[in-house]
Amino acid sequence: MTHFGDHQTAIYAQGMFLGQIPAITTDLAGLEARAAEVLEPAALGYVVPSAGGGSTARANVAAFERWRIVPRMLRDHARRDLATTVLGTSMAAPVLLGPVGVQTLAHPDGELASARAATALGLTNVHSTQASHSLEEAAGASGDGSRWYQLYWPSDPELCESFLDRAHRGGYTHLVVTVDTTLLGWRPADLDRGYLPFLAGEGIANYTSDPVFTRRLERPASEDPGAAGLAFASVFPHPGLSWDRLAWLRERWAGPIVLKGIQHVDDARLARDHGMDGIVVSNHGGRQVDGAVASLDTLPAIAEAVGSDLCVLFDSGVRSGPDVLKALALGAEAVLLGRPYLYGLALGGQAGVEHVLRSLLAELDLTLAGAGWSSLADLGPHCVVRA
Ligand SMILES: Cc1cc2nc3c(=O)[nH]c(=O)nc-3n(C[C@H](O)[C@H](O)[C@H](O)COP(=O)(O)O)c2cc1C
Ligand SMILES: O=C(O)C(=O)c1ccccc1
Repeated sequence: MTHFGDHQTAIYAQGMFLGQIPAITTDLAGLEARAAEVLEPAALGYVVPSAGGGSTARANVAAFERWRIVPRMLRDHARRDLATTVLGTSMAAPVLLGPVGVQTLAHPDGELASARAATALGLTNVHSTQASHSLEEAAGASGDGSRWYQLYWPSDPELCESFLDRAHRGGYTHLVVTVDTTLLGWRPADLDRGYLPFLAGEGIANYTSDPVFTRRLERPASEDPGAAGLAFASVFPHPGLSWDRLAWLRERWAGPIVLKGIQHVDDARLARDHGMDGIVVSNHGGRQVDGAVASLDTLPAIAEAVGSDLCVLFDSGVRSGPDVLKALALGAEAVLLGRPYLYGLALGGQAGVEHVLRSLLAELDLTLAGAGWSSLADLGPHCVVRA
């Protein structure tokens, strides 16, 4: 497996310095601006904006500023290794490629490029229900890499069963059930442009490749993508979903189940009490409830309450190596990336995704070393202070 730590960081930084690696940019904070130069307006309008006026998306990033790392000195950190195991899956670093839909908006290779990049680096890709490539195609692209599947639980139970069967047959071992998007949030940028990719037939490959879904269509999706988009729009919303439905899912899926979108301590406890294996503390990158609390601000109390019973993962607002270190120090076992790797995809396909991930992991490694630590196991609340 790829090693991130002492050797890898130095080699990658040296390669960029010598111009052997075409550095798209090493300025991770500047990725969004660079991606904005290459993304089509329609794609840009879908990817970058958040719900409402973007207050939660900004708060997600600002929350990281309020925690500062307190470096320790003269502690041997010559041997470092970022490798970890999350719910039984080995990973070269505590960073997953989070579920992001409609990736062909960023690059024609879409989810295939992300799956390949994840496998090349020994990281785990979470394939979205809302993908532009089907879960079977993405499984092929993953090769011998690990595979997790993100479920948008459709209101049609037969379709849901079909998704689960296909994910299992496709070699996906873990289910990430996104619970914060039973309805799409209020997104003015999408509404003002009058454009939603799925209504144009994009980002619904998992549906149009599904026998249950296609049986309900009058004409093949290739002949009438608009009708397929409308059919999707009728099965996607699921506002009636509630905790008592999880028993059914628990019966139906033998592998680990992770609930994505938890923001309250009591919901974290409910996830545990309903037999879930993990949670992702997340507010969907601020794309759902504008005005919601910054994701990082909810992490310490949730990790404190359930961290010993459940695998606690984190996303929303992670933009750099130091951000990853702060989230781990505050109780996350690993983080999911959203927009940053999508910007890498827009800028350079698979190579762009790999570049963003390698840069972020090199920065994480140097931050770990500079703060005086050698291993992820050393991290905890003692490594940071609230400023
Ligand atoms: C363009 C886009 C599409 C997304 N699609 C999905 C999706 O299909 N399923 C899902 O669970 N989350 C989806 N998310 C949310 C991400 O998984 C993740 O929670 C979020 O991007 C994290 O915030 P960040 O982008 O600020 O890092 C999407 C996010 C973006 C930006
Ligand atoms: O855009 C999103 O954030 C997302 O998760 C989603 C939800 C439904 C359809 C497409 C994407």
